[in-house]
Amino acid sequence: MGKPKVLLLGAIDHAHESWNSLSSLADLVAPEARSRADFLAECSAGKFDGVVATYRTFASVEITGVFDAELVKLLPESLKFICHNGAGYDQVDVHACSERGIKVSNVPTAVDDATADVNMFLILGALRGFNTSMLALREGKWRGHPPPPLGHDPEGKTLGILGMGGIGRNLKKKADAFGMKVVYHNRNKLSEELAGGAGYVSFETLLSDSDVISLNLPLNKNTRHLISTKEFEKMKKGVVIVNTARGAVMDEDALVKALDAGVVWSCGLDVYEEEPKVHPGLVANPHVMLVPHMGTWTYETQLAMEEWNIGNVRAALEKGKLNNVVPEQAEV
Ligand SMILES: O=CC(=O)O
Repeated sequence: MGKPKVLLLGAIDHAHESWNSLSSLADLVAPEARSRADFLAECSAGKFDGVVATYRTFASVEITGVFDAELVKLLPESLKFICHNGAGYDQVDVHACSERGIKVSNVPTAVDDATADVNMFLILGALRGFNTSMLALREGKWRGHPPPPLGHDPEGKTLGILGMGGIGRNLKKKADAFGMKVVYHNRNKLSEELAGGAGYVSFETLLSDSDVISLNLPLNKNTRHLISTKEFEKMKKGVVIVNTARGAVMDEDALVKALDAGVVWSCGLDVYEEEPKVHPGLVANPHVMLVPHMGTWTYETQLAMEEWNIGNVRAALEKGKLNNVVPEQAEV
């Protein structure tokens, strides 16, 4: 019997040595396809037969499209493991994978620090309203004419973290240093130790009591548009909203309306509903902080993420199991 194969979807940018070391265990293959249609055709033609694990990147969606039921059905019989290089795995239909007996892993933990840093940067930038004057300076207008409204201090403000996973908990620690009072809502209340002093509140209370709301929850069918018109109506007038999770957990149209109505004072976004498209109402609003999905965009974090994901491919080859599986499959 020949060596098993590993399919690389996307690129290894940093952890070359670790990746190359897998070649003693498996043949490392890649698609020729540059489009979803061609990728599906390669799958159907049996090009990837013998592949047991795939390493996929977030950006590889530009070639294969999402790993939905249609695509998962065409993956080779031999494929048992999908290792996704990212914390958020909404590009992969985990249910379709489970039905075919395919285990899916993501990259938790390694992303936490860098993403929470961007989260804090967006909170500070949105509270202080820095964007307008940063734009004005580059246009030779110093702070702008008239100057922007005074910003707000984080000290003493209530930060409501929606989704208290690794990133939410990391953010909590950072927000402590800025004197914010942190509350959170999560599907499950955390132990005192994990909550680190953050108070557990209901979803409704988080909406109504927070000065700053941070979205740190995964995108799935239960969380799509979790924040929309009805939720904005429950928030404090002048609230600041920050999102480093996934754009579609918030209804962007409703956000733009809430900004225009002054219900939301400002927002800080790293993620958008239809990346790389950004809602024109956001682009046109100089007051908001917009970053093009750069939560994990540091050398250290990108390297750590690749190493983690390669570790999962290695575990699949050596032990026939992944080091971590996504929560939906934890009991499967
Ligand atoms: O968006 C980044 C990630 O999911 O890791």
